[in-house]
Amino acid sequence: AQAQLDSICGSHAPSFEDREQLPYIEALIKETMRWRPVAPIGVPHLASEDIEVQGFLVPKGTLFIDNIWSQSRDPALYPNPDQFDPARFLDATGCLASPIPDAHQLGFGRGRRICPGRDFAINGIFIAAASLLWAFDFEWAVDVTGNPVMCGTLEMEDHSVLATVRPFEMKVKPRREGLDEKLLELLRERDANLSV
Ligand code: HEM
Repeated sequence: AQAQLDSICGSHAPSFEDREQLPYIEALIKETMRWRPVAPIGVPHLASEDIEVQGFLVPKGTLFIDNIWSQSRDPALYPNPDQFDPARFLDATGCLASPIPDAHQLGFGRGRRICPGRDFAINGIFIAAASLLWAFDFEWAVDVTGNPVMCGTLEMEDHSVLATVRPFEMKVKPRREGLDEKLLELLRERDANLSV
């Protein structure tokens, strides 16, 4: 991801204009949403009246739970599903490939009640992820003996319908000369654009 950011953005912080040329960031986001969906059981729904679904009567009051976790682990769509592998969303030339139906809505539910904030959310994640990876290197924090203090890939916290990784510490290192000044410049530009 950082190699692509460096070759496309160079010394300029990433912007939405760079997005089409940063397919690896898009793939990284899709894979994160697939591998550890924030809302693994979606938002439960209740049948407000008797309905028929695929020939079965579903009585009024039935609770529906959308098993987003299991759908995004279907090995027919996502071979080796427990493996975190952004490249599954890229073709041989590194461009975004979308042979997987509905991959653009991974983690956001489906149908009439699909998350209406999904584009807003993905846009925000895109610019945050691209900017952070462009600006910083991330390493595990170390304990007093210098050993890395890692967070396991299944160390999750349960927040009702949301599942998030438990808090953990990292070492964040600037990877650009004069980063402070570049970031301040960016903030000034954005403030100026907002006040127009
Ligand atoms: C990564 C971020 C987000 C994820 C993973 C997410 C996921 C979801 C999921 C799984 C549902 C349930 C869909 C269903 O019932 O089948 C949902 C519903 C909803 N989301 Fe999001 N969401 C995110 C961000 C947002 C944002 C930023 C907004 C608003 C700006 C938003 C607004 C809503 C609303 C209003 C609903 C209820 C829709 C309805 O019941 O008709 N979400 N979201």
